[in-house]
Amino acid sequence: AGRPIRWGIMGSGLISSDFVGALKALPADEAKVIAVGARSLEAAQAFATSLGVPKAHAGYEALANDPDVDVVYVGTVAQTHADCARIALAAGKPVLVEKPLAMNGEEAAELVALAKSRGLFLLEGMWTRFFPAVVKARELLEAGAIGEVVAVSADFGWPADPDGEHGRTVDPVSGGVGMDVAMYPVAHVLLAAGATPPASVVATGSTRPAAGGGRVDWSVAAGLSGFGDRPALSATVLCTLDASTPEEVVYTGKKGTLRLHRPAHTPSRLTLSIAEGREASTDETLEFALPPVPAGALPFNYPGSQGFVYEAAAVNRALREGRLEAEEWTHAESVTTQRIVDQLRSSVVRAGGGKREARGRWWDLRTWGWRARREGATE
Ligand SMILES: NC(=O)C1=CN([C@@H]2O[C@H](COP(=O)(O)OP(=O)(O)OC[C@H]3O[C@@H](n4cnc5c(N)ncnc54)[C@H](OP(=O)(O)O)[C@@H]3O)[C@@H](O)[C@H]2O)C=CC1
Ligand SMILES: O=C1OC[C@@H](O)[C@H](O)[C@H]1O
Repeated sequence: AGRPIRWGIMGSGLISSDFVGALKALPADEAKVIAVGARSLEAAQAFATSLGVPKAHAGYEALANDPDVDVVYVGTVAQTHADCARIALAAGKPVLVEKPLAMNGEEAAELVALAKSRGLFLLEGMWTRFFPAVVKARELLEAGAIGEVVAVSADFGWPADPDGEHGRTVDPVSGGVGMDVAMYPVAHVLLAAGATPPASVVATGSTRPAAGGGRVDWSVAAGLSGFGDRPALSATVLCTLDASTPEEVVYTGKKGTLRLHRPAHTPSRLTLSIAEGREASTDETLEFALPPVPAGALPFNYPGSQGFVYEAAAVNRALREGRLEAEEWTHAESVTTQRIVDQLRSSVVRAGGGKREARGRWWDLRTWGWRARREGATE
């Protein structure tokens, strides 16, 4: 290992605290959080003090340009992700960016191109892909354990509190279920489908008021098909910020099923079922316990955050090996996922999020566009 890889943290919010806590599980000669940068020095100092981070910087540029920082973690709100990543790349630093990578697929593709042109590592924080249960699921799918995969169903919902600490979910620019969690089930789908974008994405859902006007997508149900060289594959995705969903992923193949159990975004259990006719199967459940919460971590803000250690260790490995992307979650998968999320968001918000469809009068449909612009809402 040599000397530890020194992490710099951009943003002092909830997820940055969880990420720093999880990193404490890595050996001291492997990784160290050396600095934090926040919009205000006071916020950076408070974060540094509470989590034992040696340095605090005022501003994200100062953090990125700290010569002691080897790699930057971006834990800010989504509308700032691409800018923060560009700041890190401009300073010559590899960067791990919380999901979503950018505000849309086009911006994600530009960021990937920028990192490549600078010869710097870039990863979107799709941490689920680094969990041992998902690594095993990939291995089983690739080995043909369930035969040709013909269907995937995946969901993710949690009861966000937009009036409390989850205000970011009703941000008029970056809020909504698409920007918060839809990338997880889509990533589960791509594990079987590959990174070629599907020819067909059909989505519907509901919206709710955004902070300060307009609406954001709040639930989405979608069907995806036409995946490149996998014409037999269809997928369904269901997400909401209104309630906890079963949060399971089921891969159905011609020989059986593979189930990632709840909570599928931080999974520790999967079941392989080999069909025996239509009514029976032979089942085997595999367990991959999450690591313990490290000493010195603050109480986690989001469940399962100790699992960030898998992603962080993978970044360290990639940096030591001089790779520019992680094989567990490639640039192409990030971009395709974000393009699909773009389609989900625009289908739900442009369609009026179910309210208009529920009224269903033809003149509502014809006047929808100008009424929405005038009122900034669908009601
Ligand atoms: N992987 C996962 O499981 C999870 C990932 N996330 C992702 O992490 C990101 C942050 O979420 P979370 O930590 O809950 O959010 P918070 O609201 O707690 O923190 C976000 C941070 O963003 C920074 N920021 C920069 N610009 C702005 C701005 N204009 N308005 C508000 N904040 C700003 C602030 O940092 P400062 O002022 O300190 O510089 C703030 O502390 C999101 O993109 C989300 O998708 C969130 C939860 C779980
Ligand atoms: O990435 C995430 O995963 C867990 C959720 O609770 C959180 O809102 C989301 O951002």
